[in-house]
Formats: sequence, structure tokens, C-alpha cells
Amino acid sequence: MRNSAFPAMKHLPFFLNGLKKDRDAFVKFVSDSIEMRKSSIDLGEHMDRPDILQMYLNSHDFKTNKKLTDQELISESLTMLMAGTDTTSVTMTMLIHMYMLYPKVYKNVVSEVRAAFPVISETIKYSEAKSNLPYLVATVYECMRIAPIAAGLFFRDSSSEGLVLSNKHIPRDTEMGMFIEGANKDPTVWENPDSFYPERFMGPKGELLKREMITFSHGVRICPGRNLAWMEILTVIPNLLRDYDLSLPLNSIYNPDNLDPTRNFEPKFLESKVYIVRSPLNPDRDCNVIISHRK
Ligand code: HEM
Repeated sequence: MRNSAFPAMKHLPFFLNGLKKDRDAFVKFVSDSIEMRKSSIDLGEHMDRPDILQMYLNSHDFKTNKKLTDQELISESLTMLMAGTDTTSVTMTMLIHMYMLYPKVYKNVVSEVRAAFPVISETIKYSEAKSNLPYLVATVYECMRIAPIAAGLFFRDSSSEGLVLSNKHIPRDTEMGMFIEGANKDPTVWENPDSFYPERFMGPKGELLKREMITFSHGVRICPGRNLAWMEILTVIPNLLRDYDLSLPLNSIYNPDNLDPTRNFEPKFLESKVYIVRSPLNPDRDCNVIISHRK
């Protein structure tokens, strides 16, 4: 925990104790899962199972031929679980939320999916979705831009020599925070940055803008799970939209008529809390959607 970023934390030991209990439970869950997998392997099962845990268990250092230690296995698996679950699922939650708030966008995206893939229940694969559904892909980009999941600060230290960034000198050993949401709404790059407007990601100009969205970060620390995240999103969402109709329950607080004066009087987004990752503040209240077989 960066004390300079969260100075109050050092005065809140009781809060840290609560976190420690959760952390211990999480570590136990991960160690138990690893032990269970190892036992299955001893029984000759799961040897070719293509998942991340299996890859960690199979991997070895090319030079020393050493395998990951138990501690390394736990640590890597914890990182993957923390970084790879809510990030993608909350992104999809937010995307469906946007579809419900913007009925025209929902109508367009459903028409595109159903026209491109007319046969119900024939699974739409990721690669097919990626090449045949440009509008759907644009809605995912726009959702990730306007409500990036990694919405907290991502810390970096300047090197021991200091550095020059955007023509500004940053002294040595300076702690900096990278603010993805700010960059995704930089008015020098994005026209009407607070508007949800998927069309901005269509056509040749849209292709250029896709490179400006830094929801997965950029450079050497770019998210290593981004292709997996895209694969999950472009598998779940088009199949859902093709086979089912979605609508909001009548008592939804967040709906197309509940407008936000701070966002050009467009529909208000559900409240979310952000530590490092964004998550809806009241998921039981605000994330309900009626899913029925398509008419
Ligand atoms: C929509 C989904 C996702 C988003 C928006 C996202 C975004 C990010 C961001 C912004 C970072 C920080 C990079 C930095 O420090 O500059 C990150 C790191 C990371 N992500 Fe993702 N991520 C997503 C899904 C996933 C998935 C599915 C996995 C793996 C199963 C994953 C694994 C990781 C890991 C291991 C790191 C740490 C990398 C490091 O420390 O260098 N992420 N992600």
C-alpha cells in the first residue's frame, strides 16, 4: 500500500486488519485450488487442460529448468484472479447498463448482430464477432473509454536519474499516478468526451481513435489479459443479444429518462466506487436486467 498516496491508511490499523482477514481467505482459496489441481494431475487428470493455472504448473525456466515455487504459484494465481475477473465482468455489466440507458444504441447493436448471425443458438465465435460486428465493437470501445474499469491511480516511480515527460522535467524518485479515466476523457483528443457516442469508433477516424483509448494501459505494463478480456466480451455479448431480449425492470432508478445535468443531460450512469477497480455501488439495486427469449 502506497502511504504517500493513501496517507490516512497508516492511521487505520483496524481497517487494515479487516483487509488482512479477506486477504487470508483469498490466499487460502487459491492455495486450496492449486493443491486440488496438483492432486488431479497426480491421478493423471487435467494434464492438457488449457487454462492459466495449468500453464503455470507446466512452465519452467528455460535456463535453470526450475518450476515455479509454491509461493510463486500462489502469488501469480492471486494476481491473475484479482486482475482478470471483476475487470471483465464489470465491463460487461457497464456495457449492458449503457445499452439499457441508450435505447437507440441497443436497437442498432441488436439489429447488427441479428442480421449478421440470423441462426438462433448457433454460437457466434469471437473471431466472427470481431470481423462482422463493427458497431458492437464500437460500443465496447466507447463503454471502456467512458467507464474504464481500472479507474484508480496506477503508480509509477521516476527513475533514479529523473525523466522528461511531455516536456516537463520530473525529478528523480518521484512517485506518480497514471489516471486512465482522465486520459480517456481528454478534450484535446475526444470530442464531447462525456457523451456516450459509439459512432466515434466507426470508420477510418474511429480506427485511429481506438489507439488513443488507454483502458488497458500502454507500454511495457499494458494489461497482459487484454486479448482474453476481448475474447470473453465478444463471445458473451453478441450471443446474449442475438438470442435474448433485454429490458429494464420498471422500478430501475437509472433509466433513459433519468438525466444527468453534469453529462450534457444524457442518462445518469449508476453510482460506482473506485479503489483501483471500479465496481457498482449498489449492484443488487442497479444492475438488474430482464432477460427473456427473443420474440
Ligand atoms: C476489461 C478487462 C480488463 C481491463 C480494462 C484491464 C486493465 C488493466 C490495467 C489498466 C492494468 C494496469 C497496467 C498498468 O499498471 O499500467 C492491468 C494489469 C493487469 N491485468 Fe488487466 N485488465 C482487464 C482484464 C484482465 C484479464 C482478463 C486478465 C487475466 C486473466 C488480466 C490480467 C492482468 C495482470 C496480470 C495485470 C498486471 C500486469 C503488471 O503488473 O504488469 N487483466 N489490467
